[in-house]
Amino acid sequence: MQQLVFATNNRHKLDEVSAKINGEIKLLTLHDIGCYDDIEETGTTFKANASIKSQHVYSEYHLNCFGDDSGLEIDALNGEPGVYSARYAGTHGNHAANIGKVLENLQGETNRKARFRTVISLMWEGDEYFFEGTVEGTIRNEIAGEGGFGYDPIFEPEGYDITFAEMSMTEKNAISHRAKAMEQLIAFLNKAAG
Ligand SMILES: O=c1nc[nH]c2c1ncn2[C@H]1C[C@H](O)[C@@H](COP(=O)(O)OP(=O)(O)OP(=O)(O)O)O1
Ligand SMILES: [Mg+2]
Repeated sequence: MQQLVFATNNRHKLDEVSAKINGEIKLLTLHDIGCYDDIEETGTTFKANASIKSQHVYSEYHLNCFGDDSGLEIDALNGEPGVYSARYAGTHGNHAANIGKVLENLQGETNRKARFRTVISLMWEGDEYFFEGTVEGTIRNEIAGEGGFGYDPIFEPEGYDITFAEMSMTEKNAISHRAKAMEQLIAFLNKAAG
């Protein structure tokens, strides 16, 4: 079976990606390979940061691997928080504060259009490949739901009247930005394996 390292420290991403892969590939985590490095995301695009994550693992361990860089782009905020989604309110991964800042910045704003975007960088047999996925939606005025992570409680995907946080992981995984990018990665690997 093919083995692939997922260069993330986000357990929720790992859960979503594992469910998507559904046992077709043996997924290794950073901890599985003994990598406890703080991989600094110094890029200004999702693509650059996804690449930093996969290149780090590839250069140190020479293993097939991929990284996911993702975030929320809000039209009325000129695409913010974008690549800074994880640290929008200052502290990395403080989702409640990040959501608070978004809602504050959107107060009184009627254009609530937004999208999630994921770029995946795959290092496969020494070459790099990119896969991208987006999902359109709107930003709620208040949080709703307990599931998912990050901005899920304020993101309502187009065509639905619930937030990502009110969906089961299976429902989110059928339509999300990450799911779409992963579907392309899986198709690529199925082809590469013949
Ligand atoms: O499906 C999602 N549902 C809600 N929020 C999301 C999602 N996808 C990305 N986001 C937001 C929150 C996250 O903190 C940030 C990604 O930042 P990003 O650097 O790619 O991920 P991370 O730091 O959490 O994990 P890691 O870099 O180790 O893969 O954007
Ligand atoms: Mg990160």
